[in-house]
Amino acid sequence: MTHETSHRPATPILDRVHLPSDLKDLTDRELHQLADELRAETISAVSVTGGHLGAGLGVVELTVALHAVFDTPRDKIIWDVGHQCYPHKILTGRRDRIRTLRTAGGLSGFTKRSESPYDPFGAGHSSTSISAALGFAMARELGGDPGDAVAVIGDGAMSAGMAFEALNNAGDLGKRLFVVLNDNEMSIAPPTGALSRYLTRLYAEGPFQDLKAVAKGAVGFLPTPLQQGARRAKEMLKGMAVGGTLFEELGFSYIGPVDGHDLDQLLPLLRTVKARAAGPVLLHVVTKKGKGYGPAERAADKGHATAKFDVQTGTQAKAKSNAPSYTSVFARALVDQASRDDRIVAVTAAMPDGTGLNLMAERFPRRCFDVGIAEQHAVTFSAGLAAGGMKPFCALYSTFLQRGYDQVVHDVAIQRLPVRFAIDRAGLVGADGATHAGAYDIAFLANLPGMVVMAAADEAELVHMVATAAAHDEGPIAFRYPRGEGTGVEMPERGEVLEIGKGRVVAEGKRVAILSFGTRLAEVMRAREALLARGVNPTVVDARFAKPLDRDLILRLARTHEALITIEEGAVGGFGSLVAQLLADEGVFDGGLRFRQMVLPDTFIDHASPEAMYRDARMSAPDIEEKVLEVLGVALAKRA
Ligand SMILES: Cc1ncc(C[n+]2csc(CCOP(=O)(O)OP(=O)(O)O)c2C)c(N)n1
Ligand SMILES: CC(=O)[C@@H](O)[C@H](O)COP(=O)(O)O
Ligand SMILES: [Mg+2]
Repeated sequence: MTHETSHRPATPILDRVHLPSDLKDLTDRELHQLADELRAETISAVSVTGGHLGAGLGVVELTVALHAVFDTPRDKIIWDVGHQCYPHKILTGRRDRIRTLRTAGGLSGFTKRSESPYDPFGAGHSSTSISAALGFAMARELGGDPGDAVAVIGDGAMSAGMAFEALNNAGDLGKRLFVVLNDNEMSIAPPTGALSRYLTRLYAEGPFQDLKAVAKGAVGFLPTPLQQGARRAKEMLKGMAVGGTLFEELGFSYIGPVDGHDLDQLLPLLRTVKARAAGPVLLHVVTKKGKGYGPAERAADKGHATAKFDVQTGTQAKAKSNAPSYTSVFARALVDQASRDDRIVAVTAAMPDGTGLNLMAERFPRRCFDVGIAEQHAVTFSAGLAAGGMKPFCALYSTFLQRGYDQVVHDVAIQRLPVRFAIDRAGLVGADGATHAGAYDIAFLANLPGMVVMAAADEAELVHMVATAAAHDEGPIAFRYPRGEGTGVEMPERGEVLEIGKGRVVAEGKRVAILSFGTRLAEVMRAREALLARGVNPTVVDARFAKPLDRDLILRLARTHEALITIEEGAVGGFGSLVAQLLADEGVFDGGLRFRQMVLPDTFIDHASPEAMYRDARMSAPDIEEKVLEVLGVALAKRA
């Protein structure tokens, strides 16, 4: 019989952490181990769900340190964008559901107030955290919720106007507030802009700053030098650029740069500033996006977003596809137009890959601008380019265009400037959920005088719409298309310029006409097949334009059919509402026309697959079929 020594592995520390309060019992050494386990758990979870990986891996140590030092949920940690919050979710009572991230009924991929008291402020769009944290800080000062407010904002998000509006206000108000600038020298793509260069200079020069600079700033926070953490902090502060930074000029105490992966630096620093800060403090931490997972660290996007993957190899699951993505169709069509017209320029707000403009940047680098996360500026910059005689394509996701709405109205539409808005991710987007749904652009653009609003029914239509936009010099024009792949239709050699305000009849039928605006057309055609089998033959129209409407076509259909149904991938107030107004104005309803609108429901739809979301929104083929039968008064056998 052999004598065996039992080497039972110690219980992972993560298993003992159910809530952040459990971190208070851990030694600093144990916190190191916890960070390692948290990183492994994050990688494992995202390998199963897909999602935002790189940003979370970059803030593992920061997450541990913040939760170890601050007292959440009394203290509020506000993660900017929220795409880096998976480690935070694991530490705040959601580990048991972490493998449901971004799936139907599962955890959101962002922070969400309704999900946890540890998510004091929801996000998804960037650069809101400092404003929100300042709101919490001032609420506290005025007798509202107690506790500290800590905004954690990335270098990419820091480039947005909103972040500076908040710094400006916070520096003036002068109240205790913490901003952690998580500088990983990455946005989704490599960051652009002068601010990014400034931050890089700060930490390139930081280690060589001398003590006299320190004396001006954060050294004032230090407790008595006999306290061990403070001594460590003081040593570190010697090497930091604490005086004379932009942030100091704005009224913040600046501390940094500090290695955001070194808990031996982070913990004492945070403890010290928490104990001593009286006003606004900006802590500049330098991290690596994708830290600790080779495939992410090596990837061009540092693992920003990933499909499910094999942890050992990093190989991502790829869905098979027979059709190109709308984004790539747009990008190729734009490059084609740009190759024949050197006044065509393109603008993206930090989404060169997401909008496909990387292709334009490769072919025509001088005519393609990545302005950083700055949608408002992107719109007005495009307006200026148009006023200066260029033909700008301002390519934004529908959801991010929301941030530039006043600029669309005030700088573009009122001046009738020919900015071409290429609106990607129109409609429901899936796993990113409600914050990223492209639900409102039809309504908020089509109500603007002089704005032309188109939606592509398929990828061939998109090519024509790019050509139409390129040719349209009379005023602003927008065309929208969804996330994901096209339908696999035959592609035209070259885009044709469409007649403004004219739709196309796809199938002539009788009794009921379905007016489709955008890519629901495929579902409409599926519904038509089912209806034909029931002996109902609907007319199907691809409206192409929500503004101007094809009045002649719509009125003809209304007068020759018993019923008319509109369908669009947008909220109420868009295409269907405009058609309703036309019909009402022309007295068509007086003649007894039956009319229905199929729009997104008046709710914010949570993350799921796009197909499931449209099913829940009752906008799939069976719903269209049902709507047609209902409006015609035909009894429908109950749906399976
Ligand atoms: C208003 C807005 N525009 C664009 C985006 C898309 N977006 C999400 S994360 C991101 C990059 C953020 O970079 P950074 O703040 O440095 O965070 P990191 O991913 O590097 O941690 C971008 C452009 C967004 N979420 N919100
Ligand atoms: C967090 C964020 O806003 C982006 O990363 C977004 O998730 C990108 O979405 P797409 O995958 O549609 O480009
Ligand atoms: Mg970054």
